[in-house]
Amino acid sequence: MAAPTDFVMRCHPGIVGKNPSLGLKNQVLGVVPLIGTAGGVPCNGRKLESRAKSRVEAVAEVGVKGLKSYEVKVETGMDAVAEKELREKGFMGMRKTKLVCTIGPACCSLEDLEKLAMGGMNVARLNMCHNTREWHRDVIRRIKWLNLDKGFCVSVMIDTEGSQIHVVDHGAPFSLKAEEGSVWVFTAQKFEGSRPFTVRANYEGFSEGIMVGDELVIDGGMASFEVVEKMGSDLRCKCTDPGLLLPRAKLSFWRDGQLSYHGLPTLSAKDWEDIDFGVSEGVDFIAMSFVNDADSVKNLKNYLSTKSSKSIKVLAKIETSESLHKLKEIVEASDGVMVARGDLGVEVPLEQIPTVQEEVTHICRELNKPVIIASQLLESMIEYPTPTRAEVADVTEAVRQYADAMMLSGESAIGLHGQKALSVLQMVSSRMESWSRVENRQSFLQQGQLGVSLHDRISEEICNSAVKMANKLGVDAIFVYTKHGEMASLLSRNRPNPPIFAFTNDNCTRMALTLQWGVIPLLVELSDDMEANIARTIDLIKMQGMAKIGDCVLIVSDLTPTGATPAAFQSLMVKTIS
Ligand SMILES: Nc1ncnc2c1ncn2[C@@H]1O[C@H](COP(=O)(O)OP(=O)(O)O)[C@@H](O)[C@H]1O
Ligand SMILES: C=C(OP(=O)(O)O)C(=O)O
Ligand SMILES: [K+]
Ligand SMILES: [Mg+2]
Repeated sequence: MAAPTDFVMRCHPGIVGKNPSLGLKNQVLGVVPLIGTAGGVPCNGRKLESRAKSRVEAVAEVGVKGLKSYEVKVETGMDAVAEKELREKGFMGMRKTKLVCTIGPACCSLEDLEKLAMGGMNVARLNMCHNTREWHRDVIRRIKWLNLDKGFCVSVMIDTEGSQIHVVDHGAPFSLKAEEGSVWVFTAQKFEGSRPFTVRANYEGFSEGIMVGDELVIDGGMASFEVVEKMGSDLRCKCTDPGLLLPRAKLSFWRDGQLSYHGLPTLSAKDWEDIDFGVSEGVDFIAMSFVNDADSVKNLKNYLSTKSSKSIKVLAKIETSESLHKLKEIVEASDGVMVARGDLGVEVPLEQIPTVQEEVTHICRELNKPVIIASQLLESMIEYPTPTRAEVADVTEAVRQYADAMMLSGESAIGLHGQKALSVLQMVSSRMESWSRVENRQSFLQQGQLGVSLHDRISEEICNSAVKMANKLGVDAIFVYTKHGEMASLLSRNRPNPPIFAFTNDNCTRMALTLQWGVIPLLVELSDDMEANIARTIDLIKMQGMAKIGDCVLIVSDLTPTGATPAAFQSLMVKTIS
């Protein structure tokens, strides 16, 4: 992994390897900040934590005090939170729907991040629209540190700002009321002090092509104006539908029921800098805002491969009306999708959002790409300690649709009850998932074939059959051994009743699988000897008291011994733990 300059010490494998508590072979997990003094790292007795502590001491021993970060090597099995859940609830009680939390000022301390991780956060999202890169860097490093120190498996996603016309200054720190008939000037020019009824937009060309009589809609309907005069590039607008102007309110222009296209690029110069920042900090996902077509996604993916960061997954955010005409090709081009209902509601009528959500979720499942449902799931909890009944129904619906993940935005970033909001997602998803199983509402999608090559088609058929078998036999868990996560995701696509334990020796695969429905990724050493892999991993689970004699697991593998032909080594078997 590319490491930030200046502060990095690469821990020599020889030095780490000499420590007796470090296990067989160590995996590079990444660069994490050194917090506090080396000896003072808390350790609550978990094996992994004591290992991490030994590592920190090993680093200290070679005299790197004062450095802010170092590279750590560790082999880990299951993450601490999945392990706890398995102990408490058993295989079938494990939550399948993944949870994403937006990190903001209300939850960015080490303590708060730890609480979110303990509460089930699978992915931490950093919205690059807000705050400084230094702030984001600190948060990323805290998360990586917690993963190492506490044995969590929380992935990091950055979310690009993208180009969109929005308010940068309307003369007040909070919201302003626009009264019916009041006249406002919208401008892109900077001005000193405050001018009443004047709103500054972020983009100089915001009024290009706009004509007198066009409608200006604020935040998808918070307030509306009619353009009454063009004064150079400024617009004089009369409020026709009174409402609120928030500090970063989004502006959209309409004529004859059609949105006027502003032609801004999907990725701005700032976005490219943020992407480079994400690459250098070793993030796991980049969520791309305002994707309009597949080419922009392909472009970013190509860029990442030139930077040797192919393992960073690119998620396309569906939030423009244009993208809705090209859904399949966008989904196909990306590694996953976010239904970004916030901005989507600015560009399409609100009543269309539920059907768009269902359609996108369905396409993603068909094409086997993870999908996140985002925005306003528990909006009222930004202020209130309980959700509305309608919000609970919305969350339930996302789980019923078998979305891979649900996301908190302001609820965690600035809300008063972020942890509680996360526990609401947790409880509602567990309840709906178990209801779906008990009622046997499991519907097998009429899935089209994905693979083209014989090898891929065999993998796909093995996974389809494996899930049918697992459900019919009522096995406790599915174990899959996988290098790139392909088989794990093909199993997940069938939404099986038991959890999928995905054993991989590639940390990037492990971090990418955090977003996939029902998959618990584990980082382990894997050899060419499949029997040995199975024996070792069953022992690992058994030794930690997480499985007992008589538990039944269905085993799937796509590991190919070095130098062998792939297709010959795909396998499926059922094993009772003895
Ligand atoms: N890193 C951050 N720093 C400060 N505030 C943030 C940060 N991330 C999110 N927020 C706040 O949380 C709110 C909700 O987050 P989000 O939905 O991601 O952004 P937006 O409202 O811009 O779409 C934002 O409007 C912003 O006020
Ligand atoms: C998730 C979204 O994007 P952002 O919060 O970046 O506007 C959205 O619009 O719903
Ligand atoms: K964003
Ligand atoms: Mg958005």
